[in-house]
Amino acid sequence: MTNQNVVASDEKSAVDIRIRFLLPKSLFSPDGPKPLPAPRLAKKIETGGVATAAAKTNAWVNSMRDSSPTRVKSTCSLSESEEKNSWIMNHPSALSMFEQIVNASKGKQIVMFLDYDGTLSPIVEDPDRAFMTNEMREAVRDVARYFPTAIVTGRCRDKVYSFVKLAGLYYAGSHGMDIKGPSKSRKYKKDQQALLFQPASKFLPMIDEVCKVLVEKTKSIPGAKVENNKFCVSVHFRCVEEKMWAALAEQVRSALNDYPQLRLTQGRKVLEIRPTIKWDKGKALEFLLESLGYANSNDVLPVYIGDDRTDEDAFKVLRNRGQGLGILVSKFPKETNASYSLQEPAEVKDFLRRLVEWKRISFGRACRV
Ligand SMILES: O=P(O)(O)OC[C@H]1O[C@H](O[C@H]2O[C@H](CO)[C@@H](O)[C@H](O)[C@H]2O)[C@H](O)[C@@H](O)[C@@H]1O
Repeated sequence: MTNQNVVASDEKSAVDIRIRFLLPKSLFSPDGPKPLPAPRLAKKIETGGVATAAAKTNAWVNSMRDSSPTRVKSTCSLSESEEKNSWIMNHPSALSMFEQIVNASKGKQIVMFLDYDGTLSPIVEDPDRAFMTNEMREAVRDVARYFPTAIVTGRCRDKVYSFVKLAGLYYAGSHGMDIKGPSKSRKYKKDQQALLFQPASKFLPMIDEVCKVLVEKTKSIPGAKVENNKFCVSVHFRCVEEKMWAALAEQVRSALNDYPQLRLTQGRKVLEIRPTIKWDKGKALEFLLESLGYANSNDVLPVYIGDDRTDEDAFKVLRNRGQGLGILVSKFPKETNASYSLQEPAEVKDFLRRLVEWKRISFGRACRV
């Protein structure tokens, strides 16, 4: 994987102008936030091709090292703080741009899409203990009272529900391959039936099988953890010593050799195995908008908040639609298709609370008129 400068050189003059006005490029569009040109994103790990097994494993290990970088490595002469400032100019804080964001939503229905790990809950060593705080739960519950809200996660849907514990939301588990609508979703659409969509259902036995194979193959690697996410599998290496990463990658690679219908992607210190179908968090976002009746509508403002590589698929969809806001949760500059940023889950909670407060005030005003 190659790391790029956070601000491409051909964008520098535009950046200077935005510095003068202290406004993000995304707000220069009359329709509100508009996509930035797509940055050069990290290459996906290829599982096919003619590379030798060793070369493939090596490539995987390099990609594992680059995963979840603390910052984009610089190839230009800017200092770290200058780079960070430039990045913030291009991806300003959604909190400091709050007024502009809600102005862009005037006359539109906000639909909220929230990733779970690293967005609603902090990243922790044990994936089974990634709990969200009660304050965050209240913020999400309140947001869902005003806006259709979906949790979009790589996790198994039941597992994420056991963390979020809120009815009345849409849940898209397994990177969007397992979508369920609220059982009483009449709130937003009168005749709406409960929604269930599982585009990868035929892969269920295969995923179960490969999961067992992976548990067996990785059990000699201390710290490795295999998580069955129903339509995909996570192999965690957060607690694996770096000197063992090659051995882990080799085990996963050899397991995948027998499953050409599965592919590998990567998240934060995790290798993810999923079906080769063209479905991801971006497709899930489009599907949910369509289910809510906003397929070709200009009256909607989808807001997607996420922290991970897999959330980039959703940010990209918003960019391509020229509609909505992608908000990346990160303390560090990263290549992203998102337009805005928040530093950590605590800021996500503040943003959700402000949205609720703004909605309550504007709703109160509307009632008084
Ligand atoms: O789409 P998400 O909701 O962000 O889920 C992506 C993966 O999140 C979890 O793993 C990550 O969080 C763990 C807990 O903080 C952390 O230990 C791990 O290193 C991270 O990769 C989850 O366990 C995975 O199954 C999800 O695919």
